[in-house]
Amino acid sequence: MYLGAIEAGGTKFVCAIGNEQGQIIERVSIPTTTPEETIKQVVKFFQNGSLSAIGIGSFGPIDLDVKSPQYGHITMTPKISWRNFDILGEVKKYFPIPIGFDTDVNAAALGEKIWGAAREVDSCIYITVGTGIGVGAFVEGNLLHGLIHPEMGHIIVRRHPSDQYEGNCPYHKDCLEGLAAGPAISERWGKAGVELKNQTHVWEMEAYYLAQALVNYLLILSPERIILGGGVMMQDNLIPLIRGKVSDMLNGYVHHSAILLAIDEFIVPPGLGQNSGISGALALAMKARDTEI
Ligand SMILES: Nc1ncnc2c1ncn2[C@@H]1O[C@H](COP(=O)(O)OP(=O)(O)OP(=O)(O)O)[C@@H](O)[C@H]1O
Ligand SMILES: [Zn+2]
Repeated sequence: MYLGAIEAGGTKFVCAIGNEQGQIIERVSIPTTTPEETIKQVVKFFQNGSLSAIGIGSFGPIDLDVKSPQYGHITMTPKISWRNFDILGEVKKYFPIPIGFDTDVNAAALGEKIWGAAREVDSCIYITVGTGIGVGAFVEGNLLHGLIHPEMGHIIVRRHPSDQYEGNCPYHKDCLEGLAAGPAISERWGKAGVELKNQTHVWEMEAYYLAQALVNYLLILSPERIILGGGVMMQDNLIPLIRGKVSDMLNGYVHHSAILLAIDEFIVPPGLGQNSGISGALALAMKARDTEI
């Protein structure tokens, strides 16, 4: 018996069949169109597999409250046709087996915890800096939920003294995502991040925002590892800049060797490369199978 994994994204759905060692045996990428059309393709991919469970790591916001009638729904997304769509219920209709359901970033955090960069520690956060900014957290043995689920991409940060860009978050303008996600970089500087490689000031400013976010997450959640993924993090000069700024901003306050002596092993790229999300969905499947949800 295999495990099924769905990384449900706003632009594509990645589906995979894998095993409990985290190995992916077969995968497909399906463009996100209407819910009906997209789920039809998902079902087609899985229908010949012999699966014991499926995991779904989804774009959000989503309802994760098992007591809620909307549990398993995508809720207030700007993607109108997906608004209030019962993604979990729809998949369950075709596959009446245990199905794990969580945010895409919580899935990624779980994948990194079990098979990736946070294997040897007990807690971690996974941050993706891409079209948006999302953060998943694995703390005290569980993925972090709550009132809804954390939305750590939208925290308020202190503005860089020379930043004139107003920010592009439709809700908050200059929250972290509005100032530091990929589209904010392109709008502020007039070019996509990939074309700005040698512009030191661009990455200094980017690191200034991301380091503040990391400091806040670190002070609130106290994770033992911080993992940074997503398209913008393809700039390989960014992680060293962020490490330096986190260390400067903390100024010795969090007195732990992980930060004082080994920050290179504390703030790290994903151990699973581009596969954190899909492997994480596999891990959600494994968890669902073991708890029979
Ligand atoms: N090498 C690079 N340097 C800087 N920015 C990059 C690079 N490659 C991609 N990006 C930026 O990353 C963003 C896309 O991120 P990603 O590939 O993680 O896609 P995504 O899945 O749409 O993001 P999200 O996780 O928010 O859904 C774009 O804004 C793009 O400009
Ligand atoms: Zn915002």
